[in-house]
Amino acid sequence: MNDTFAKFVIGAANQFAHAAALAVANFPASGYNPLFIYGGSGLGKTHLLRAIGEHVQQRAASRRVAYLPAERFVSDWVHHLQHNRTADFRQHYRQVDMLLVDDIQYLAGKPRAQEEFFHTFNALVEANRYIVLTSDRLPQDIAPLDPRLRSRFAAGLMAEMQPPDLETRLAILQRKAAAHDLVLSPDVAMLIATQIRTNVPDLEVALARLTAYASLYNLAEVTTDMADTMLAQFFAERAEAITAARIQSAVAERLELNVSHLRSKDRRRAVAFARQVAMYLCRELTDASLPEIGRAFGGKDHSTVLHACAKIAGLEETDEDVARLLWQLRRALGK
Ligand SMILES: Nc1ncnc2c1ncn2[C@@H]1O[C@H](COP(=O)(O)OP(=O)(O)OP(=O)(O)O)[C@@H](O)[C@H]1O
Repeated sequence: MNDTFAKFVIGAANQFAHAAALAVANFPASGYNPLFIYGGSGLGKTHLLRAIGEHVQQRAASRRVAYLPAERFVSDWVHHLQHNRTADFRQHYRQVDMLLVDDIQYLAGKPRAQEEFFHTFNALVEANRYIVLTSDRLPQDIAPLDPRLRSRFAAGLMAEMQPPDLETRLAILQRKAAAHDLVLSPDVAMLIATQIRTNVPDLEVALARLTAYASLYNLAEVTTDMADTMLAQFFAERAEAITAARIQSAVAERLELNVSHLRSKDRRRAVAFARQVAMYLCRELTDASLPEIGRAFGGKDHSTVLHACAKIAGLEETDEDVARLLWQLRRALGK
C-alpha cells in the first residue's frame, strides 16, 4: 500500500511535520533546505517521506525523485567504489530534482560515505534541488558525524514528530479500521486508544488482531469482549519476562545462527560476536549475575562475560551497525 498524504492522520503531534512535508512536495520556489524530520520509531517519518515522493510523481511525473534509506546510499556508494564507477554514482545522485533520504543517522561512523553525501548535498543545494531527511534523533545527537554535515543538517527546517495524542490515536484507529472494513464503536476505539499509547505500529498490531478475531467469529463489528481479550494478550506478551533464553533466541534469529552455537565453545568470529552481544543484553535486561550469565552460555567464566560486556558497550558507542543491531534486538524483545 502506498504511503500518501491522504492516508496520513494529522494531529497536534505531527501537524507541523505534515505541513512542512506538504509544502516541500509542492516545490516551493525557495525555502529551507533540507527539511529535517526527526522523532521516535513508528511515528510516521517514513510515511511522510514516501508521501512527498508520491505527491511529486503524481503531479509532475517528469521530476526525478530519489527516495532511499541512508543504508542504501552507503551500500550503493561502496558498490560503485569497488567497481570504479564513482562517476556514475555521482551523476545519478546529483541529477535528481529531489532527494529523500530515510534514517540519515545511519551515516554515523561512516566517514567516506559521509564525505560523498556531503558533496552530493552541496551539489543539490547549489542547484536549488530540495532535500528531505528523516532521523530518529537531532543532528547534534548523530555521532560520529562530520561537523560540516551536522551544521548543514541543522541549518535546515527542523520538524519534530511526537507520539500521537489520544485524539489522533482515535482517528488513526478509525481510519485504519475502515480500511479493513471493520467497525469500531466509539467505546471500543476509546478502550484501545487509551491503553495503547506508544506508536502507530502498535495500534496497527492491535487492529490486525481484531480483524483476525472478527473474521474468526464472522462479525463485522468489534465487541468490547474481543477488544478486552486482545488487549490482555497484547500486554501479557509485552510484559513477558526477559530471560537469557529469550535473548539467545532473539540474537540467534537475527544473526541467522542456532541457539546451540551461542552456548557452544565455537570461536568462529560471527559466533563469538553473536555470543558477546547476547551476553551484553543479558547483563542489561535481566537481573542475572555474571556467573549466572556465564552458565547460561554453556559454562563460560564470569571474566569472559565481563569482557564481552565491555567490548560490546564500546562498539555500541563507536560502531553504528552495532548500535543499530542492539536497538533492533531490544525492540524485538519489547524494550
Ligand atoms: N499519522 C499517521 N497516520 C496514518 N498512519 C500512520 C501515521 N503515523 C504512522 N503511521 C503508520 O505507522 C507505520 C509506521 O510508520 P513509519 O514507518 O512511517 O514510522 P517511522 O517514524 O519511519 O519509524 P521507524 O523509524 O521505526 O521506521 C506505517 O504503517 C505508517 O503508515
